[in-house]
Amino acid sequence: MDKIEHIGIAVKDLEVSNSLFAKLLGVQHYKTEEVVSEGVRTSFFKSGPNKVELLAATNPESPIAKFLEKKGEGIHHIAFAVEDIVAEIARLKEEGFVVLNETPKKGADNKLVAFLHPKGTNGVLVELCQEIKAG
Ligand SMILES: CC[C@H](C(=O)O)C(=O)SCCNC(=O)CCNC(=O)[C@H](O)C(C)(C)COP(=O)(O)OP(=O)(O)OC[C@H]1O[C@@H](n2cnc3c(N)ncnc32)[C@H](O)[C@@H]1OP(=O)(O)O
Ligand SMILES: [Co+2]
Repeated sequence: MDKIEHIGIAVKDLEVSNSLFAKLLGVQHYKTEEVVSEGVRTSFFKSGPNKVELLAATNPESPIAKFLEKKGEGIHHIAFAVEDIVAEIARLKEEGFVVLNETPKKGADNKLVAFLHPKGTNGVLVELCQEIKAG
């Protein structure tokens, strides 16, 4: 696992939270992106070395919708950058972590992603992110 790639925050209204985080961080979001497969609309902020991902649900089945229902707005996951997501999934499985999708899937912001079940990580949803290299 390399650096923290982003912190994911579940929000009810992406536009409202975009302006709140723009005030907080002193920068505008640099992109919004829908990930249909995850039922989310995301927006990304970069402030210094930090990246924040705001996530709003696009349908009631979305993991974000369920999270908001249960816990309300707040930190949803921590994403770590990894060099080789396939190798990292194998290593983490070996270590006994529950990998929710053993085949990496396309995430937002040009990444391949996988998630670990929070029950096995002290209640923190962990995301692995590998940059999709051009070429
Ligand atoms: C990929 C695009 C983007 C990116 O960065 O590229 C994203 O980050 S998309 C983010 C949204 N997608 C996901 O979160 C996918 C992985 N998540 C899941 O598969 C589910 O949300 C899962 C398995 C974590 C929970 O789903 P489930 O249907 O089991 O929901 P429950 O409410 O029954 O939860 C079971 C249990 O887990 C606790 N829980 C749920 N979500 C979280 C969370 N984000 N952090 C910590 N804990 C969480 C929930 O409270 C339940 O615990 P319990 O003690 O039983 O109440
Ligand atoms: Co994420």
